[in-house]
Formats: sequence, C-alpha cells, structure tokens
Amino acid sequence: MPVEVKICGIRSAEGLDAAIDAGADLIGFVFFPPSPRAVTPAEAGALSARHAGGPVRVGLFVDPTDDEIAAALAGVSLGLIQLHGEETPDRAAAIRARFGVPVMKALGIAEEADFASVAAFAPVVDRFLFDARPPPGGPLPGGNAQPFEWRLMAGRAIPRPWLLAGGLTAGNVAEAIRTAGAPGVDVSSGVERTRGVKDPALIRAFVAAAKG
Ligand SMILES: O=C(O)c1ccccc1NCC(=O)[C@H](O)[C@H](O)COP(=O)(O)O
Repeated sequence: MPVEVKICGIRSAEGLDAAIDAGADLIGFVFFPPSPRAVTPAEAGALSARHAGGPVRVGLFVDPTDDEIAAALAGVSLGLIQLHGEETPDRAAAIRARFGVPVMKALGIAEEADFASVAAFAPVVDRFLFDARPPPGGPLPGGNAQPFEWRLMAGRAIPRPWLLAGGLTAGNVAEAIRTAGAPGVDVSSGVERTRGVKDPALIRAFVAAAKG
C-alpha cells in the first residue's frame, strides 16, 4: 500500500496547488485562530473550490464547540474532522454523530503511557494521528516541528488507519516511515519556508520522499 500523505496548514493557492500536483492524499485546513496557519471557513472554501475532487479536505479543530464546527462546514465541505485538543472519546463520538463526518483523533506522544487512550477512542473515531506531545505551556498543541521517538510506534497494533506526525521533513520522512511502520504521514512545518508559509518545492520534495 502506498504511504498516505497529509499536508497540513494550507492557506495559500500556491501551497494547495503544489500539494495536489505532488499527489497529497489529504490536505488540512486549520480552524484554530491562534495558529499562524489558521484560515476562516470562507478562505478554506475558496481554496478548496480551486480543485474539484482530489485530496480529502481535513478540518483541524482544537476543543471545538459545535457552533465552530458548523461554521466551518458552512464554508467548506470536509471529508475528515481532526480533533487536536483535549477532546474525550464521548466528545469525539458526539461530534461524529452530530455532523456525520469521519473523525481523526490526534494524540500527543512522548512515552508509552501516551497510548493508553487508544482503546477508548478506537470505537468512536475513524483514524488516529500520532504527533509529538507539545511542550508544556506552549502556544500550539501541534505544528511545532518537534519529532517524537518513532520507535514507540514500531510493531504496535493500532486498530484504525493512522498517520505519523511531528517534525517530519523530506530529509527524515523515509526513515520515520521505516522505523515507525507508518501507513501515512502528516507534515506542516517541514514544508514551510517561514512559519505558516508553505513552500511548493518543499511540498513536492516531501511527497516524493514519503511515497518514493
Ligand atoms: O499546525 C498548526 O498550527 C496546529 C495548530 C493547532 C493544533 C494543531 C496544529 N497542527 C496539527 C497538525 O496536524 C500538524 O501537521 C502536525 O502537528 C505536524 O506538525 P509539524 O511538526 O509542524 O510538521
């Protein structure tokens, strides 16, 4: 199976076009205003409308209210809701039931114990994303260019499709996939020329390295 690639934090036409041309399978729109990658629902809708079909449009939320999700969905059709905060399994289940959109739960990983909630989320989510646990007190729960120990994933039975994230670049993604046994990867900082600004050449290099 080819490795799935998600390019997260798309907020420009050139970033979106490069991700689609390069063969990304999923693209992420960040609906979290403190992020330098944040977009409004209208901006995401306008970007998404540049291409009919193509990659799954992922909406990224951090402890969202129902109103926030509804507002995003009014602006752009999403194929996946990524929950990147402190959402509980009950909250993930409620979001999935209310909006009828598949859900991906992001879990921050730094040690073995961080996998404890996988079993509780598995019945109520469609995918997992394993990212580096964010630094304490940091401004963002993701998108921090910080890797975690990929060997923590090796040989682990995850009962849903999953993506590996955190500090990936074109230079390390092949090794990360091999070490973690990852069926898919997610990147944001590693394909940016400056924080929040995607670089088409880095996007192309990343997708080629991940799928090569
Ligand atoms: O990217 C953000 O700005 C962000 C903000 C708040 C919550 C999550 C966020 N990103 C989540 C992602 O899916 C990133 O792609 C993932 O954390 C990997 O980021 P990076 O280490 O920068 O490649």
